Amino acid sequence: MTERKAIALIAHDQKKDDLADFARSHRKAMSAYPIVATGTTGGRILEACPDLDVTRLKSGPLGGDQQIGALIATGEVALVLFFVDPLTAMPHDVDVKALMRLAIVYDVPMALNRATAERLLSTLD
Ligand SMILES: O=C(CO)COP(=O)(O)O
Repeated sequence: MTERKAIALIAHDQKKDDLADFARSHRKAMSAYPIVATGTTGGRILEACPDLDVTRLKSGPLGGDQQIGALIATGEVALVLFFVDPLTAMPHDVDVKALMRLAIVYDVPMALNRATAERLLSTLD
């Protein structure tokens, strides 16, 4: 990872199309940052925007949310864009909550839907 802090991208399955579309629309702004993503989300982002610098971590249910939480704890994440599906129960809900908790603990900006992500991204220089 480069010295610049990363943008973390995560989407639940029902929201992956939306996040891929968001990344396509904002790829110029995001290309200035390293991107970390949970495994399947990262694959979708790379399909949509092959030129982005995406590091794919484990899939969310297999520890990817926790890996992003660890990167937050070590100060490597500038902001988190997490497109959450509020209508589907997740087996790894505790991991999702732990990630959100660490974003709060370390005061890292975190968008949980597209409207907030649009606004957060516009704050990047
Ligand atoms: O489950 C996730 C976030 O909680 C996302 O993980 P994937 O990107 O691997 O689907």
